[in-house]
Amino acid sequence: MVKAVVLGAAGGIGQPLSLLLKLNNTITELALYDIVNSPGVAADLSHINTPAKVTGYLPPNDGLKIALTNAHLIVIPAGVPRKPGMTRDDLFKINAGIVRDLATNIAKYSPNAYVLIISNPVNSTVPIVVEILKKHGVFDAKKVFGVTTLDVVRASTFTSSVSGANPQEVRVPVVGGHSGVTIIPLLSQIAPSYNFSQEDIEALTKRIQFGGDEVVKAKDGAGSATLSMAQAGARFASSILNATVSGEAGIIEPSYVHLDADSVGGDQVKNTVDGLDYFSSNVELGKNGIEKIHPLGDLSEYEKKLLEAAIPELRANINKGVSFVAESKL
Ligand SMILES: NC(=O)c1ccc[n+]([C@@H]2O[C@H](COP(=O)([O-])OP(=O)(O)OC[C@H]3O[C@@H](n4cnc5c(N)ncnc54)[C@H](O)[C@@H]3O)[C@@H](O)[C@H]2O)c1
Ligand SMILES: O=C(O)C[C@H](O)C(=O)O
Repeated sequence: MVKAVVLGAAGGIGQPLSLLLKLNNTITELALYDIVNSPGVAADLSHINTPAKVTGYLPPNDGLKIALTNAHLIVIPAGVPRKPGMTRDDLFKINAGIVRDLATNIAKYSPNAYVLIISNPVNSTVPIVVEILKKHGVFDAKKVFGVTTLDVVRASTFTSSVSGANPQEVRVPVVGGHSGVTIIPLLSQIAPSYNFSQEDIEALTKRIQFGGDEVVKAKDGAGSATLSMAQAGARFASSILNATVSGEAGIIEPSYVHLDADSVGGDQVKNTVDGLDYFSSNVELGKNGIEKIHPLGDLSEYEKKLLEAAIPELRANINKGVSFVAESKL
């Protein structure tokens, strides 16, 4: 049995993400949880003729507990999205508590699951989940992931519009965090390799760092990226399933993870990022989750400056998440 759970399944991301997960034949059970409308979404998706049995849950009658029990993989897009003029950090006030409470239930009812966090601000919500799992004594650094795949997807698309490459074949490591200047595209490491002019590098970097704002502005108050995020989230979930269920070796995806897993190479990245406990880097997946956190590799002078600018903001975002849990009455 391979059970996948979506927390926040009735939302702008949750619905298309649940659809894409329903189309993933590795999943045999898909549990959809939200505080509203999840039974309707589940009934709708359940008519699709793929293997996953779909169930929907609301808070009453132990809905969250039942949804989470025996989960292999949990994806969390629960929480409010940005409106024009807001930063992701502005979402902390509401989303931190939502993510903390969901993580508490994960610790109780599905402590062995792979947890994929989409809810913003990712730079802080991932530390919140980790701190909660630690408090319950069930934290496994190989199993908790901040989903930054949308930055990687955008990097492939935006660079291809300049290079003329096929965007589906382009890979750009995007490291750091998931907000503005903490998003660091390593264009010097693009594959297949391409020599962008410095002017193009600066314009592309800015566009990748602030790609989310383009969508927030275009949606004009109706939220942020949902469809591209659903695709990115389903791609990352599928990579986790291919590695942990199907046993495929050598899958590498950037993800925002805890770096203290010395056994998986986190220390090497930690040393290059001034001791931060969390950072997104190329993560190699294996049958138990993170197999190895790859070092950042050679950075150009420009990328070194981007890294320098990202570190203080990331540190503040991480500390905010950690303090929030420390100060929460649990
Ligand atoms: N990581 C990324 O790259 C990325 C990309 C896009 C959006 N996001 C973030 O994802 C989050 C969701 O965005 P959206 O557009 O789907 O928002 P949305 O408002 O459309 O959907 C959020 C859903 O969460 C549900 N929800 C709220 N509290 C809940 C709780 N306690 N338990 C379960 N469900 C709960 C709501 O009912 C709603 O259905 C936002 O925080 C947004 O910033 C992250
Ligand atoms: O921009 C946002 O607030 C949503 C998301 O983080 C994104 O990058 O699209």
